[in-house]
Amino acid sequence: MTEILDHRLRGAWTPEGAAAAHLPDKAVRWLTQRIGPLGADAPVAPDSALAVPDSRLPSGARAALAGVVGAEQVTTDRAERLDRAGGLSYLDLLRRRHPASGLSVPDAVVLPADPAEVQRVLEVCAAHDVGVVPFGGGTSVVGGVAALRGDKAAVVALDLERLDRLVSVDPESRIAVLQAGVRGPEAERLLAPHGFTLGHVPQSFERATIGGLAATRSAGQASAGYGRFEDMVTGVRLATPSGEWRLGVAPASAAGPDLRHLAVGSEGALGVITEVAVRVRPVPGVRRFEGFVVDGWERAVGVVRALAQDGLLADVTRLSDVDETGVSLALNAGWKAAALRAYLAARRVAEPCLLVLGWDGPSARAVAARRRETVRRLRAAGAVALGAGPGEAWRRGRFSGPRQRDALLDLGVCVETLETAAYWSRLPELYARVRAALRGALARPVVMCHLSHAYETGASLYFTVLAARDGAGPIGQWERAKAAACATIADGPLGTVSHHHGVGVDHAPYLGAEVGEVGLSVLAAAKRAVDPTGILNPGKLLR
Ligand SMILES: Cc1cc2nc3c(=O)[nH]c(=O)nc-3n(C[C@H](O)[C@H](O)[C@H](O)COP(=O)(O)OP(=O)(O)OC[C@H]3O[C@@H](n4cnc5c(N)ncnc54)[C@H](O)[C@@H]3O)c2cc1C
Repeated sequence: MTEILDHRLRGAWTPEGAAAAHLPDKAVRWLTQRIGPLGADAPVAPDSALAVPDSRLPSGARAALAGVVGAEQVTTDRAERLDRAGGLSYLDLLRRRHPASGLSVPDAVVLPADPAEVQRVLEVCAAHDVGVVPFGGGTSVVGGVAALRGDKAAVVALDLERLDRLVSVDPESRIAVLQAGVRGPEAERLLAPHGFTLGHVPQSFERATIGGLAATRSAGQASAGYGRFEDMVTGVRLATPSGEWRLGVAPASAAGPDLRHLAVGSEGALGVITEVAVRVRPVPGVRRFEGFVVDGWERAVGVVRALAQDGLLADVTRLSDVDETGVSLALNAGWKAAALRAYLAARRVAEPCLLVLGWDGPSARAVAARRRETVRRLRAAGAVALGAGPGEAWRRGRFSGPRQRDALLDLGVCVETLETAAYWSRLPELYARVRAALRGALARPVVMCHLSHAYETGASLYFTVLAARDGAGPIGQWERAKAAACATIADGPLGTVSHHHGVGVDHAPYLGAEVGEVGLSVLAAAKRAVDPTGILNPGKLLR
């Protein structure tokens, strides 16, 4: 199997998910039964087959950039540019299999060493009318790092990988300042000697950077316990063409609107985040994962809602619907799955929905005390306790998604995810209508869903879709399905067009439905203030 995610500069996914790279024959047979004959397999094209236009970076701009970062840190090398040509959505990956579909390749890659260099790079780019795409881990799944030129003379990828330091730790306040290019595992490695953890674990943890997580309002798998990334951000340092901007002087403030939130979620369109001050917590002494099954999606959602509203959620709380639970059992072809099915049948569970809980705490006793009432509530609601096995299996496989996606892509499967969120009262309608939209747009798809971020007032829904790939028009096939789902979500609007992936290019047409015309003009005015000539991330967030 081809490892298409092993980008030279961005590093491979860790071996933790390697087991998922191989799909057992039984799983492939099951998939064929469900979605029909698999689409034509298009292998990953070698780099030499991909069209890379000549760099349009004017020589004057190149010389000025070299004057800031050093000549060796401004490159127009073909491989380096290709490496930053887009993110990791299904469509991004398809474009590497269908060379004719066209990649957005930056004209150059610029690698500043520190916040001061980032600031000066922006000033040079503004002076030479060159667009700038801030590039963190490149894991965007909404077109956030597509190298769109807009009306600019050229566009460069501003890669933050050299901003890789822990700047300071304030143990008393439990705040750490990290540079924007630090990736998830490195952040944990840097914080560990101080006894702290960030506790932010998205599925893209291995590659996503601190700056990217802040710029997209990321949500990690333990969001119920540690909060979303924006909840952790106490301050930001932002380079903008209008000058440097630092925000965050106190834990809370009534000094006008919270401008930190113009930086957090700005997706590179309002500045380049160079440093982030984050709230950290002591490294937990104990981590415990476990599984339960609840009979029926609606009942299970009701159980999670009650836990959220009564402050009883585990740090990781992840509820799969009947289809996702079924697929997990089908793809986990071992004897344990068969035994589990038999056990659930004996317990008269007709529509099993798997609930995974993960707990962090200073000691086993503290974790036991926290989970006692939650487990009591689950039992009272008829949930079947499955013990540590399913929870641990989920923990072991929690980074395997990208590798499994590669295996499915190799088989000719259309495989993609989309996420949204709504208030509890609208969640059933959102769930039903998005499923119907996806089913209506694709032939014989498997549409599965989980709820992995719950709040007192509502929750997110995360859909995964599998369908036989349309070999003749694979990109259009998914674009139509995604458009149908987004239009459904934006109708009303019923929910948000993105709970944690961001807007990028893909969701920009739906932003107005969510924030209104006034909201769009407020964002546009903010952009004019910090980026008067519009060099920052052309075409993203605001169209
Ligand atoms: C397999 C997979 C699983 C994922 N799972 C999750 C998940 O569980 N939770 C989640 O929230 N997301 C998830 N994502 C989406 C993605 O990882 C997040 O959006 C992440 O926050 C992006 O971080 P990054 O460093 O890779 O940013 P990039 O992809 O490099 O950039 C994302 C956006 O932020 C901008 N940007 C990047 N760095 C900066 C900066 N320093 N200053 C200003 N703008 C910047 C970019 O221009 C772009 O618009 C997943 C993606 C993949 C491929």
